[in-house]
Formats: sequence, structure tokens, C-alpha cells
Amino acid sequence: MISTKDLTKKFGDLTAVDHLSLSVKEGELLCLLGANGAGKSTTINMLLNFVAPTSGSATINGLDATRHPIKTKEFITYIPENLMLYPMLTAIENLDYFSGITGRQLAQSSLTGFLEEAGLQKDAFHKRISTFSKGMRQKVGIAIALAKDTKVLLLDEPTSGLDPKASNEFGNLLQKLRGKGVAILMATHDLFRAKVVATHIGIMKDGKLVQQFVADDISLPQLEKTYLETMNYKEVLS
Ligand SMILES: Nc1ncnc2c1ncn2[C@@H]1O[C@H](COP(=O)(O)OP(=O)(O)OP(=O)(O)O)[C@@H](O)[C@H]1O
Repeated sequence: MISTKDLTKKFGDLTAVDHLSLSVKEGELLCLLGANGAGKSTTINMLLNFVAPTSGSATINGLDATRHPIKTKEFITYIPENLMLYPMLTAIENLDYFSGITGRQLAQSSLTGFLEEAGLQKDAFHKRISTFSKGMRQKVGIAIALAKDTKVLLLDEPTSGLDPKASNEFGNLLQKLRGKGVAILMATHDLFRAKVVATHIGIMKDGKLVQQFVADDISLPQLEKTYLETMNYKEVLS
């Protein structure tokens, strides 16, 4: 569903992503961890064709994201740290607009059904997004993914700034999407949420994928220790 092969991005002399090969299959959730500047966002941006690779390939649903940018985006829902929605439109109007971009015209009853499934409280459906908390906006993002019947979800720091309850709710929604066979790639600094929601965890450093785990095979303390050792933060452990 999502794959990269020797994906590389250079910005001048800086190699932001360095021969990165990864794969996320249907129903899997890969969390990418790594320090600021490790190359997580650049990887996601190449899958979205926001950034052109220097070499290697980024593939969505078997299609090269660089050569088929419009077709591949039909399969993708992208939720960044701050989801761009129209602040003066209501939740339902935003959902109608963003699901309509891919040619779907959904009845009001379907739109409200998706907002409900995404856990947004009913009294917010007809309120303007400008009045929403970040957690509520993220739920509209999930409703868009549901309405698009998305195959691939790309998430960049989606839980940063969410309180623990909202972050937990968001994690539960990701599990629901996994259950529908969505392939999910999530860049995050939140080791706890990564351990709870991921099926697979990767640690990036200097543009390279330097560690990979099956999430069930590693405990949270082990993950934290490995992460810190990988970052050479050995002094924190002593
Ligand atoms: N458009 C750009 N032009 C030049 N350098 C860039 C550009 N985009 C990213 N970089 C650099 O590429 C490297 C990787 O950045 P990237 O944003 O992918 O890291 P990240 O792992 O997502 O970091 P963070 O956790 O801070 O979001 C960084 O050194 C960054 O400064």
C-alpha cells in the first residue's frame, strides 16, 4: 500500500532522506520516530509529491507518487500537525467540500454518519471550525478519511498538543481505520502513543531508517531505551 525504495532527498549538500526503504501494508500502522530533522516529514512530503525525490521511489497503492500525483492523492488522506480546514465553514460543510474533491457527492445523512463515526459530538456538526479545539479538528480529518474510503493515511505529528484523552481517542480512531484495511504511516515524537497504536515502529536518524521493530515485540521502556541510545543520549540513561 505504502512503499519507498532507496528514497533519497538532497537539499543542496544536506541529505534529508537517505536511501530509505520501507513498506506499510493494508491494516498496518508504521510509526516513524526520530529527532528533529531526521527526515520524517520529508519522507511524507515525497509520498504526497509535495517534494520531488532526488532518487529512489515512493509508491502508493502500486503507483509511483511522482509520476501519478493526482491518482495517488485520491487514495491518500493527509493529516498534519495542524489540519487545514476552512475556519468559516462548519464541520459538515468542510467534510462535504473535502470529500467532494475526489468526486464523491454524499448525502447529508452520510456526512453526519461519518462525523459520528469519527467521534465528533453532535452539537458540533453545524458549528464553524474556527470554534473547534485541535482534537475536534483532527476528528473532522478522520471523518474525511472515512468519507473518502481512504486507502492510505499519512500523519505528521497528529497528536502533538492533544491532551491525553484526545490523544487516546485519536489512537482509537486509528485502530478503527486499521480495521478497515487502511495503511497508516505516522511521524511522531510521542513514544507512548507510538507503542500503543503502531503495528510497526521505525527510528530514523540522519535520513536513514536505523531501527525497525514489530510493536508487539518491544516494551515501552525498551523502546525508550533503544530510542535514546540510537540518538546517543546515553547520559540520560546513566
Ligand atoms: N525545503 C527544504 N529546504 C532545505 N532543507 C530542508 C527543507 N525541508 C527540510 N529540510 C531539512 O531536511 C532535514 C529533514 O527535515 P524534516 O522536516 O524531514 O525532519 P523531521 O524528522 O520531520 O523533523 P521534525 O521532527 O522537526 O518535524 C532537516 O535538516 C531540514 O532542515
